[in-house]
Amino acid sequence: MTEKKDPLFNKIALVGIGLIGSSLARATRKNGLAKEIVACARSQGTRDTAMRLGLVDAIYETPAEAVVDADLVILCTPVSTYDDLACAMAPSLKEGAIVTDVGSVKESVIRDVGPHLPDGIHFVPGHPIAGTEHSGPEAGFAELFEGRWCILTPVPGTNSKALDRITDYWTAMGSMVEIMTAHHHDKVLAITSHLPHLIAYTIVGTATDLEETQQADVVKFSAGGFRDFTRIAASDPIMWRDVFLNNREAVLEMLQRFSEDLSVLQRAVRWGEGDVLEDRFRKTRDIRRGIVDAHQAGTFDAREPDNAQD
Ligand SMILES: NC(=O)c1ccc[n+]([C@@H]2O[C@H](COP(=O)([O-])OP(=O)(O)OC[C@H]3O[C@@H](n4cnc5c(N)ncnc54)[C@H](O)[C@@H]3O)[C@@H](O)[C@H]2O)c1
Ligand SMILES: O=C(O)C(=O)C[C@]1(C(=O)O)C=C[C@@H](O)C=C1
Repeated sequence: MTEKKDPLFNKIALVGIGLIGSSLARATRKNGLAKEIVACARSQGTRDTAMRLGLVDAIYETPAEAVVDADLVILCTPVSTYDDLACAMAPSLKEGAIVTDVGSVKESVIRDVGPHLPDGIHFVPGHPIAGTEHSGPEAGFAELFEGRWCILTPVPGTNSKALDRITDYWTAMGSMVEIMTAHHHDKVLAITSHLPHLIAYTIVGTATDLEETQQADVVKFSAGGFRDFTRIAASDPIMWRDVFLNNREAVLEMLQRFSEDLSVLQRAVRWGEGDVLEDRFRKTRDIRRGIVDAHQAGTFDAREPDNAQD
């Protein structure tokens, strides 16, 4: 008989129950990580959906109601909302509670949340590198975090026991945890996640601005590379608006470097410099192969359809 472990937390409160919040609810439940899971959502429709799907034990309209007696509070809304939400829930937090988040940027989150939290509350900023282009409580799934990285960005003075408990929480949901500074996180994610989304939003926009006759063919023949861009460009507009508003410096820096590299390729195309093009394409193919090898060695994501071909 397998030994049943005690849950890591008595009560987890999810502030926001969209894709990531509902995936956390499902993964927490599946892995038996909390005795009680509650959430808050502004609209009655979302609260009804969360209860109908059995995501939580109780759901409230406001964060202040949801966080009462919670020993773990997780912010799961777009990052521009964090300032107001942290302010609203702060007076209701239980002494000793841990507050964490899943926001896609980290320096602004530390700036916006930290100052609202009273003494005796432990803040551990976090970011699961896992998601999809879908939003809302119905889009989540319990396996979202399995085999994926979760980055934690503690600040000087972060309580080490709280950091360990959050590490245990993500590990129990199947994630691998890495710790880094918020500054480093924001630079790395600017190139690996934020810029790719900006490029996808741009290319899909450019294609749909073409004259009508060309537009029809764009839709008709969008089976290959363009289709992959349309998936990314379908990601939540509010979430991504907030990412770009809150990681401005790092995104602009990476965009500058990207534009310079693009100019090199533009020049190579214009002047027929085949060796420049071939050299670049060989290098990037090696990078892709390296990434796939690394994933196959440990963190390979079988859900990525194109991995099957590698
Ligand atoms: N989608 C991804 O791929 C992904 C991956 C990792 C991290 N994240 C981060 O997770 C967070 C949530 O993203 P998501 O994909 O779950 O988005 P989502 O749109 O699916 O869910 C967000 C939820 O927050 C609610 N909300 C918005 N403003 C609110 C407010 N002021 N008060 C209360 N609730 C509010 C929305 O109604 C929605 O239910 C974001 O900070 C995002 O940066 C997203
Ligand atoms: O797979 C996707 O659809 C994603 O865009 C997930 C993705 C990413 O860029 O990797 C998006 C935003 C996050 O903050 C983390 C993960």
